[in-house]
Amino acid sequence: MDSLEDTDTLLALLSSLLPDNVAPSQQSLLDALLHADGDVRKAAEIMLKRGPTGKRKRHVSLDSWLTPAAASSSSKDVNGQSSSRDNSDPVLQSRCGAGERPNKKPRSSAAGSTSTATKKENGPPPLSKPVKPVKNLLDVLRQPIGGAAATATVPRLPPLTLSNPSLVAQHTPLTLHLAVLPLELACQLFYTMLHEAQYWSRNKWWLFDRLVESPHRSSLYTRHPVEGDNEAAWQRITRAWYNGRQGEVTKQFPALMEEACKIVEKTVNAEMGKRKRFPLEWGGDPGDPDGQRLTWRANFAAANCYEGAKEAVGFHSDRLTSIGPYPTIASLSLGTRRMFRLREVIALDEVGKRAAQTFDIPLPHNSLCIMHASAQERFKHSIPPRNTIDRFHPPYPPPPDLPELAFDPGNCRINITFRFFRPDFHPDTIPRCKCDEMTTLRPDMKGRQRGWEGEDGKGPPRSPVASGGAERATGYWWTCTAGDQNEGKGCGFWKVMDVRAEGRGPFVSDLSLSE
Ligand SMILES: O=C(O)CCC(=O)C(=O)O
Ligand SMILES: [Fe+2]
Repeated sequence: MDSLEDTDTLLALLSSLLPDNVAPSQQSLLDALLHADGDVRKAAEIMLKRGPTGKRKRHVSLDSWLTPAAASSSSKDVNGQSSSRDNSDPVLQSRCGAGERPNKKPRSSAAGSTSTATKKENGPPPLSKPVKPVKNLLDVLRQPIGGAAATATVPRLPPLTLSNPSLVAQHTPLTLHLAVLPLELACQLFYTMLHEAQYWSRNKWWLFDRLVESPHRSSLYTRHPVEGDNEAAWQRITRAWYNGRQGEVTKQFPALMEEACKIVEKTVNAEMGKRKRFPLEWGGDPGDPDGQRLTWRANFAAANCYEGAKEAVGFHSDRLTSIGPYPTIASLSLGTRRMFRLREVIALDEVGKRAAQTFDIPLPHNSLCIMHASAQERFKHSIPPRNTIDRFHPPYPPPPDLPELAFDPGNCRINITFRFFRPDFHPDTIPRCKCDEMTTLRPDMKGRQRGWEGEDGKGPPRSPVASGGAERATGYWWTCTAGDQNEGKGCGFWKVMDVRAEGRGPFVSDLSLSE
């Protein structure tokens, strides 16, 4: 799954670092983050000094709180970890001086680089020595209710349930397509993927000194047989997909998934034909290995399995590293109906002026939810845990040749997100960080790059094309996520994506220029 990011995550991280008897308000957490220039560790120190009421109290160091007694004698470990603790929020990083922003302050500490370099020579460390036991992500992140906007003066908006396709289309850049596959294909594909799901894994990555694991299983599939150079590229994409974990094998689409994919492509292309396109969308020929001329094609898919009501995925926007800006992602739901929750991200210049809207979209068996261009830039999405779910009654029995299923079909949801890996975002073209790992592409959802330009006119140069051409121009960052597999230790690298300097495209804007 994609990692979480942004202010909400920083708030959640900060609160997860505090002892249980410190239960401050969102406002004081935010204050501490601001005082600490976005450095979560420093903010935690501030909170520990202040106490929950904001009064000064006896100094307690964060290390002494975080470090188990056995590890505290190893100053190298402790320093290495604490100094390289990394924000996934590039702006807050920029305030800490990381990255390539003009007039940057020196990074508060360069420690960790030696140990990181040593580790890289031998590949990433095994996921075997967490300082604290592996935790379910949702237990670690006490998600702030209502997000950062809740701290502003505008009243919170209650979630809006969008229970039919026309409501979804009216309120969001998504479309919902019900009963999209022939009934029997949908059911047989559900059984097939449920069978496969027993071999899928829970994604694991480091949040500070904790190894967390995704509260659901997932796996990556590529569409066509891959050979030669392409295979190396897919291996790198696969590794990035699994948060840098090595040894994961990309699987090929099973035959029924291929059959479903052709129908999904037709649905997506018909829908895209009706929509306004964004300048930064892929404007090239997606290739036609099956002899069909399409605007959008799926060449890989991520599959997820949620067993029971509690399995979930937290708020995130999908990583853009291989799929580029303004992607179209087609998400097929099979089995138990679950709620898909979408939350708007409010740009900084609108914070305090309007509240973020949350939408709940029920996704029944055999529905296709297309996240169209701009959905990843403007919204985060999640499958929240529930107290109960409706049991699913498959309309057909499992095929007789399928081995006995490891999961109860009445209790599970399978999700397949079909995606297009853009050739201009080939792994060879992805900037590498100081850890010598592929960086991750993230949208500037809060419009911070706009702020830079507005503030002093000295922000990073952005061509009109880099803005995406929308009213709310979006910029993008390449950020280091090597810490995900390296005990939380990244190098803090980030830089603004410059599509022209990096030679990316063709974009939809190039098509209109040539017309
Ligand atoms: O299960 C779903 O519908 C969402 C999955 C998802 O967000 C993802 O794979 O990135
Ligand atoms: Fe997602």
